[in-house]
Amino acid sequence: MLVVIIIILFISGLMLWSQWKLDKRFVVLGNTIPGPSGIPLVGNLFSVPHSGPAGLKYRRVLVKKYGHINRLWVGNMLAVCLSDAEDCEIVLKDTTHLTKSVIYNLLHSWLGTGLLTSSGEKWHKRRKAITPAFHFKILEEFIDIFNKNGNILIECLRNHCDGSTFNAQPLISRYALDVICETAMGTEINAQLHHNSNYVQAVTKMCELISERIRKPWLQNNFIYFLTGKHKQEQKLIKILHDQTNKVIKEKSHQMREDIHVGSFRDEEGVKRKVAFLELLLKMKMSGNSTFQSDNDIREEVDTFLFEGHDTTTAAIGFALILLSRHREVQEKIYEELVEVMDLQDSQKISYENLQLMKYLECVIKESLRLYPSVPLIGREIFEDLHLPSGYTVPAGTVLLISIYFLHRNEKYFPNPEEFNPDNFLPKNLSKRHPYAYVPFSAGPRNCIGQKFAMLELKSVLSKIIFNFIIDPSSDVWDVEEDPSLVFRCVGGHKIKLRPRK
Ligand code: HEM
Repeated sequence: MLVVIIIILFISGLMLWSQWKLDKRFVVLGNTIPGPSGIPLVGNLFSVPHSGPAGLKYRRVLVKKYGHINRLWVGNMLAVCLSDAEDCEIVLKDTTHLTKSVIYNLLHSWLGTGLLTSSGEKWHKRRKAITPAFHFKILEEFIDIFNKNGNILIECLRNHCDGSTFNAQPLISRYALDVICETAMGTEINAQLHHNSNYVQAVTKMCELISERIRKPWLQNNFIYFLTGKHKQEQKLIKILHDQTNKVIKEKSHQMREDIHVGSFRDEEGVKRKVAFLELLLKMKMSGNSTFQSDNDIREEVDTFLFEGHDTTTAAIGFALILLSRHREVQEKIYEELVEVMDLQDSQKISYENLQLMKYLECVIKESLRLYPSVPLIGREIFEDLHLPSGYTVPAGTVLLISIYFLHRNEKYFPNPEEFNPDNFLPKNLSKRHPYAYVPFSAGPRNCIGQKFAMLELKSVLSKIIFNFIIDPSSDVWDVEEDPSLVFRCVGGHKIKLRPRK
C-alpha cells in the first residue's frame, strides 16, 4: 500500500512540476495539431492505451478521426504522430532531426550508445566508419552462413509438418540469432540445436523485457522498474550478454594478432576464414581509427547488430509466413520462380546470383513489410520548430513519431491498403508512388544500415521454406492480433501449418 501511495505522489508531483514548466507558445502550437482533448495536467495520459494491441486500435481511431497528423498530450509531453509521406520526408531527410526519442534510452543498458541509440558527433563518426562493412562484397561472403543455418531451420520445421497448427516464432527467432551471431561476431552459438544455452535464453528474455517495458509505460519510470524487481532481473541478463560479447571480442583480437603474426587468414584446413563484422571493427581499432578506441566501443556496435538484426528479421519472416499461408496462389508463383531461377534439385545451396534473380519473392517480402513493418514506429526529439507541408508547425520540444505502420496503410499511396498484394511492388507501380510512402527500413541519413543484409537473409530463408513446404493457415478465420512494440509482434506468435511439398 505504502509503495502505491509513494508512486501516486511521485507521479502527481512530477506532473505538477512539469506542467508548471510548460511555456504558453508550446501549448498553443501543440493544440493547433488535431487530437483529442485531455484533462488539465495529465492531458490524455489516462484516457489512452499507449501501447500493445489496444494502443494500435486506439491509434487507428485517431488516424481515422484526426487524419495523418495527430497529437496526444501525455502530461506535459507533446507526442505528434505522422503518417503522410510529405510530412515524413521532411523529418527523415533532414539532418537536424537525427536524435532518437527518449524511449530508445531503454536500450542503453544493453546496447550502450551504439549506432541505433547514439546521436550527434558520435553517431556521425560511427556511421561513416561502419558503412563500408555492409558493402555487397562483404555481404556476399555471408551467403554460406545463411545457407547453413537456413538448412538447419528446414530440418527443425520438418518436425512440424504433419499439418497441425504450431507457433513458428521460436524456431525462426533461433535461426535469426544463429545467423546474426555468426555474421556479427564470427561465432557459432547453435541456438537452433542448443536453445537452452544461457546466452540464447538471455537474448530472448532481454528482448521480452524491453518489449514489456515499452508496452507498460509505468515500467519506464526507473524507480518503479526498480521496485518491481525487473531491474535486478535485467542486470543479470545484461551481465550474461556483455560477458559473452566481451569474451568473443577478446578471442577474436587474440586470433587476429596471431593471423597477422603468421601472415594467414586461413583455418586449419587452409580455407579462407569469413570475416565477421566484429573483425572489421577490430581492424579499425588496430589501425588506430579514433572511432573505436576501446573494446567497449566495439561491444556497443556488436550488441547493436545483434539486437537490430535478430528481432526485426524474425518478425519479417514470421509475418511473411502468416500472409503466405493465406495466399496459396502467391506461394505457387514464388515456387515457379524458384524452379526457374535456381534450376536445382534441392534448396541447400542458394547462391548470391540466385537471390538477385528472385524478383517476385522480393515483391512479396516488400509487401509483407508494408503491412507488417518490423519497426512500426520511429521516434525523434525535435529541438527546433518544424514547419510541415501539411501546414502545421510542430514546436521544439515535441516527441515526433513517424508511424511506418499507418504510412504504409495510407490509401493516398496504396489503394486497398489492407489488402495483401505483392503487385504493389512491380516496377510499373513503383514510379507513381511518393518516394517516402514506403519506408520499412526508414530513409535518409538514419536509415537501416543492415537493409541489404536483411533482404538477402529473408530471400534465402523464405525461398528454402517455400521450396520445401506448403504453408497453410492456422485456422479458417484471420486470428492475428497485432502487437506493435519497438519491434512488431504477434500475440501468441506466428502460427501456421506446414505440409511437405512433393
Ligand atoms: C527486416 C529487417 C529489418 C528491418 C525492417 C529494419 C528496420 C530498421 C529501421 C526502421 C531502422 C531505423 C530505426 C530508427 O530510426 O529508430 C533501422 C535502423 C538500424 N538497423 Fe535495421 N532493420 C532490419 C534489419 C537489420 C539488420 C539485419 C541489421 C544489422 C545487421 C540492422 C541494423 C540496423 C542499425 C545498426 C540501425 C541504426 C542505424 C543508424 O541509426 O544509423 N537492421 N532498422
